[in-house]
Order: sequence, then C-alpha cells, then structure tokens
Amino acid sequence: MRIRFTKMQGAGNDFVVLDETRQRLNLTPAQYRQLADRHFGVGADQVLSVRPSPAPGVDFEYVIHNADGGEVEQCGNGARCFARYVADKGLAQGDRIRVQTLSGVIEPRLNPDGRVTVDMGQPVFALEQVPFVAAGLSPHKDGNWLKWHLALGTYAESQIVAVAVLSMGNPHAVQEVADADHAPVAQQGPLIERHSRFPKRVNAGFMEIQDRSHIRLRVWERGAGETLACGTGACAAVVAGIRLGKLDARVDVETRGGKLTIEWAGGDAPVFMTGPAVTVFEGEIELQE
Ligand SMILES: N[C@H](CCC[C@H](N)C(=O)O)C(=O)O
Repeated sequence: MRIRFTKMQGAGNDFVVLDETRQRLNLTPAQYRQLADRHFGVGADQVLSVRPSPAPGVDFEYVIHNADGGEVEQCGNGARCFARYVADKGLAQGDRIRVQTLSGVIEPRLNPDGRVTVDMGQPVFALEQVPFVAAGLSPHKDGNWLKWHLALGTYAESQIVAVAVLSMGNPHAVQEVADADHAPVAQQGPLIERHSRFPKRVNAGFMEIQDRSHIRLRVWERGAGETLACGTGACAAVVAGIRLGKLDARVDVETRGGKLTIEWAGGDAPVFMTGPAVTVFEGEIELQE
C-alpha cells in the first residue's frame, strides 16, 4: 500500500502525520512500526492520524501510535503539530480547534509568533486512573505531595528511585535529579517504563529543578525510548514540581530538543503548554502488507 505522509517535529519530538480526513487507512501495528522505523521506514517517535470530527462541537479526532505500534491516549508535542498541520492544509478555520483524543478533548491554538498553545486538560492524581498499583507501598511526603519509592532491577543490584505519579491522560512517573545531562535515563528509563506497578507501562521523567521557573527535563517515553522532548512529560514534571512546592505557576522547560512553556494555576485548573510545531518534509512510502 503506497501512502502519503507529512514529517513534523515539535521541540525535536518527531512525528509522521497521516491525513485520514477523507479515507481511513486501517493500518496495522506492524505498519505503524514500519512508518516509525528510522532505518526501514520514515522514522518518528509517534505516528499521528488526523480524522474527521467524531461528534458535534469537536473539529477533529486525533489518534496517536507510539513507535512500538501501540495506540496511546495523549501526545502533547504532537497536538501542536496536529494544529499546525490542519491549519496549513486548510482543514481548519480560525486559530483555535477542539480535538478529541482517547483521554478527552484538547484545544490547541495557533499563536501569532508561530508557536502553538494547547489546553492539555487537568492533571489526574488518582492512582487507579494513572494507573499505578500502590498496594503494599507507603508513600513518602515531600512538600504537600507524595512520592513513591520504586525498586528497580533484580534484587541483587536493585536501585530505589522516588517518583511522583500522575496522569496527563497518559501515565507519568517523574523523579528529581541533580543534573539532567548526567541522569541515568538509558539505564533506569526502561526499568521504570515496564515496572510491574504500572499495568499500562509509564513515561519516565528526569527533572532537574534550576529555580522556581526553570527546569531541565529528559523523558524516557513509553513505547518510544528517550525522545528529545515530551510535551505531556513536561506538563507532568511541572505539575509535580508545583505540587511539591518547588515551582511557580509558569515554568520554562528546557528539553534536549528545545524549550516548552508550561502553565498551571493548581487545583482543578487545566495545564497549558506552549511550544514550536514545524513541518519538515512531505513524502510517500510503500508500506508492507
Ligand atoms: N510516549 C507517550 C505518548 C507520546 C507522548 C509525548 N511524545 C508527548 O509529547 O506528550 C505515551 O506512551 O504515553
């Protein structure tokens, strides 16, 4: 099957974008993996599908597949690229759209400076909704929030990490590190991602708090490995830092791929994420059947 695609990136988190507004492609997990493969396909962290509105009051459906072929609930950097894509293709009127995802409706907005702001909805702290299995664990209070100590690796050389656990529609486990550049992302990331206490796996954040309005962040993403940036991960890290009493309501997040700005007023307020969204190239590819 030969298909057209658009390659995009948001702070270095890169995507293959598929226009399914006129016709469903009905791709298989293996075909999503091929599209994301950096040697046998286009190469991307996620594949984003643009589909017609599923309901009145919503403009589009936004479907996200990780590089491993699995469908997931949310992708923040992808949401900005989604908004840029539908605007550039003339599929959307105006600068604000409402987009249905597996985890609810989000509202991206194109800014005059070319960046995109997305209302990412409210963070979710109920452990069973992350989901996180806390049975038998006692949380540790830090500020006015709780951290969970996870044992990683085999008993012989197990390490204990303290993570804040929350959902931005997708699951996140965020730990504080002294130096993000030298954090054990490749070593601990996969162990946290697949820890048995996360039944749907988890995105593992490594946050260096520089001051009350600046952090550096690296994320080992569920189903994709370390990415140059993770939008929902940036939201989760800032929310965790605010709940721990260590960050103010507006934080610049420095990722390896660029800067994101996250704003959260606390309580039931939604999280706002602002950052870049760039089209890299268009192309066609022959997919395996
Ligand atoms: N790996 C994530 C999905 C993509 C999230 C990330 N690319 C973002 O910008 O939020 C997950 O499995 O939940």
